[in-house]
Amino acid sequence: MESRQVKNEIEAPVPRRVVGLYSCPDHSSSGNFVDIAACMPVRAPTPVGFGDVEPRAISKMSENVENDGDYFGKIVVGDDGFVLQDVPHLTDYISDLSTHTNPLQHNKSYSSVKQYFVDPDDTITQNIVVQKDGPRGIHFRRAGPRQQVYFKSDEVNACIVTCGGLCPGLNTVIREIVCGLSYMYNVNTIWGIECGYKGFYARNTIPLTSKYVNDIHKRGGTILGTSRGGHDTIKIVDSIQDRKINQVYIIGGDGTQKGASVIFEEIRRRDLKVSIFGIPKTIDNDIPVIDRSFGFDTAVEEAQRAINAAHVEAQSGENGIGVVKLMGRNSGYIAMHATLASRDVDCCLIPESPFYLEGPGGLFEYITKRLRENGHLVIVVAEGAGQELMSEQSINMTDASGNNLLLDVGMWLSQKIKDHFTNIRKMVITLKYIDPTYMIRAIPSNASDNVYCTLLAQSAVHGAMAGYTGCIVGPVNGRHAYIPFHRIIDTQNKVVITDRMWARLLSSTNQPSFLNPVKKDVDEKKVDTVTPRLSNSPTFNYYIDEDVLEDQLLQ
Ligand SMILES: Nc1ncnc2c1ncn2[C@@H]1O[C@H](COP(=O)(O)OP(=O)(O)O)[C@@H](O)[C@H]1O
Ligand SMILES: O=P(O)(O)OC[C@H]1O[C@](O)(COP(=O)(O)O)[C@@H](O)[C@@H]1O
Ligand SMILES: [Mg+2]
Repeated sequence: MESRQVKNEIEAPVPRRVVGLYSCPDHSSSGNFVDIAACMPVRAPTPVGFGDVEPRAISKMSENVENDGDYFGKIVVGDDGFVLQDVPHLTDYISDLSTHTNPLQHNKSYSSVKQYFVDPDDTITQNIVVQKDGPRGIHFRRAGPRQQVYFKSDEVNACIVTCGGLCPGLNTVIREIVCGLSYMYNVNTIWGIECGYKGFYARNTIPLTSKYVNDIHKRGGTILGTSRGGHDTIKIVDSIQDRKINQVYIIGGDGTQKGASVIFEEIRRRDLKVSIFGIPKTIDNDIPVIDRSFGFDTAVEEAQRAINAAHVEAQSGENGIGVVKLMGRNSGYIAMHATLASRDVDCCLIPESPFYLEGPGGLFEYITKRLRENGHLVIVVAEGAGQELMSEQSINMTDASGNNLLLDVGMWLSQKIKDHFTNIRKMVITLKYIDPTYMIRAIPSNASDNVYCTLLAQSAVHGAMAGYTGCIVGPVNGRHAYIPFHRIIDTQNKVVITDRMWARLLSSTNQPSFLNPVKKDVDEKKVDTVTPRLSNSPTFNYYIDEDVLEDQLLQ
């Protein structure tokens, strides 16, 4: 297939406004670039053509925004408040790259699809609700196959790595990247990096073929292994360079994508023709911008089994109370959705909504009311909830990636409820505590997540083949988009307790909002009476300080 170069085919028109934090009032034009500030170096020229495709407004308007060598993305401003937060492209820093006709054109499964290739002008809007006279707002580049690709099939030397905690669907994403590269782009050189980021420099690689990955989506976990910590940018990029890898698919959560972002920076600094693509993974659904993360749906579904069990136990016991802990370090999405789905839950506690135990409007008052009305109740608690109540001195312990280790709120809460009702109120209660967290995380993805994982993997493969880099892929309002790293690593997606969804939950459970504590329930001097074990530390024992507990009971 004849290749053609797309070097500066079309001069960008006049420089336009640049929006965002990095704008400079005194920007000057430099070829196809707008030099945002005098201090910001301008690198190689940006080609604005798209092979045989007629270049359109978006490609003409792309502007690189840099500061002291750090890459902040390409921002394009159009009419009526249109803003495109574009993603990097290999041609941003490498000139003279050849393009090739996308092999999908000759693929018997795909060639019959009308308008199979994504129009280079297509963007996905971030805000789907707009007002008649409002600005068009932020957009992202639409994901999908391009007519021209920047890699020949036999030139591709791809690798896949999985990092961070487990999540249902990891194996499906691995499978579909391998099959996507192989079936759609005839790529046969794909490597698995073992054991997360450290595997780049501390482990051997595994050759991945469509045959090898054929059944892996039926298994939980990740066939590649995963780890926390061990991110060493220089060693990782040295390994990529030494192994002549030119497409890197990085499956992981917020920490992983921060790591991917610095890998991309280093790749770019070395002017390597290597496409870095992130596939967002988080069971907690804490990655912003995208609609939801893979595995979340599976987790919510699996959580129903634990909630059902808790409900059965609670219904059958005298003053039965079921407590279920679900994952959610900083974001209570699994707990919120599992509660809404179940309808058997009487109270859902999440990190975003601080709660208190004693006094009017507190949890104990609500439990008393529900036991009186209904004879039983179910509480769902996200693992990150109530951390501030449990210990007056912060534990200041982190995992190898730097994530704060959490105290076990489920154990603590169960003990507090038992203490209050059995010892203080002298009531008979039957409390069962269920912690299904790792069981939920370990299962394979459900049908809907499997389809979603397939789309994510294929969108990443199309993007890398088309030369895009330095970004993640994910659905934004139902359509898959390429989103620059910086948009997803600076913030976390959290439940907004002033939104309608949380109000729906409050209305379905009828639980207190805990917004106006009349009396602070936890006496600061006594918060340590029950010291819960660290969730992630098997050696830390749960104990009750008998003397302090006795003092408390005598009051
Ligand atoms: N700020 C960071 N910069 C570079 N690498 C990071 C950063 N945060 C985490 N990582 C690396 O990303 C990997 C996974 O991070 P972690 O927080 O454990 O999981 P997740 O990606 O699921 O959030 C680890 O190998 C860790 O070293
Ligand atoms: O015990 P581990 O492996 O550190 O994982 C615990 C954490 O992993 C998660 O499931 C997901 O976290 P990440 O997405 O950051 O990996 C959290 O909900 C939980 O706190
Ligand atoms: Mg994380």
